[in-house]
Amino acid sequence: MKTTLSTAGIIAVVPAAGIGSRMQSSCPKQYLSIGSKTLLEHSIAALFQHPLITKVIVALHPDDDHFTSLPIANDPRISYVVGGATRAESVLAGLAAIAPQASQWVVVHDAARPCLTKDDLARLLALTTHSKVGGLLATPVKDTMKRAIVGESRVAHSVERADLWHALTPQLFPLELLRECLQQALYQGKAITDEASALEHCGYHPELVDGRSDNIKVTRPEDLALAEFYLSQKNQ
Ligand SMILES: Nc1ccn([C@@H]2O[C@H](COP(=O)(O)OP(=O)(O)OP(=O)(O)O)[C@@H](O)[C@H]2O)c(=O)n1
Ligand SMILES: C[C@](O)(CO)[C@H](O)COP(=O)(O)O
Repeated sequence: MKTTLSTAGIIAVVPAAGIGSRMQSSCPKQYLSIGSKTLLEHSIAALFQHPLITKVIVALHPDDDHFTSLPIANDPRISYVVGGATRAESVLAGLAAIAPQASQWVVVHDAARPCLTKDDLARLLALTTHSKVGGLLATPVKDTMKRAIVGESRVAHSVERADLWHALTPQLFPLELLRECLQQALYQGKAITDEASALEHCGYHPELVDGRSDNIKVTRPEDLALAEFYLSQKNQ
């Protein structure tokens, strides 16, 4: 049956149970601030830009002692669960908090991607009108890509960059399909770093939705100032 754009609302899961080791910061990177808000708050606010996103479930680290002191902890649209040892387990924990019929579709968005625009989100959500598999925001690779010799800092070979994309978030999938594919990938010990990989592991081909390259994931120290600049441009 053709899926129409849900009017019932779409639930988002925000995996925020990481420790941000590559950021080398004093606190988990999702709690670093740009202006008056943390990266987590910016990333959640970016989701609520679209009226179809009605609820956000945040997956927190078991030892998280930041979230409950944030204003968003009192937002009735936002709830939290305890995440897992991997991103995939954290996302599954978030999905476990969604009743099977509560939403046909689910969006997953990194807590450290604060620069998501409303237009990119809207184009991703438009997949619900025609796709049965869902998809992800992605941006075409712009640089020449190199594969290193394993364990060395020397080039093994260049990677053909035609048809090569950077996967971004949010990623949008049918709720039960994502749940099943994540469970299967985890059961089979498949190491996955995004939700689309779980569907690919199960033989599906998620749609690539061309997104802005300034929808960066704050990962390394130099990324924070860049995200601050992009947010300043977005809010102009
Ligand atoms: N067990 C985990 C690991 C990661 N994440 C979340 O997945 C998102 C993307 O992961 P990444 O950028 O790698 O964050 P960290 O794992 O915190 O960073 P690092 O790899 O540098 O430690 C982040 O919002 C992170 O909080 C999660 O919810 N649960
Ligand atoms: C989901 C993601 O942001 C897509 O590029 C990326 O895979 C997250 O990887 P991380 O190592 O968990 O940051």
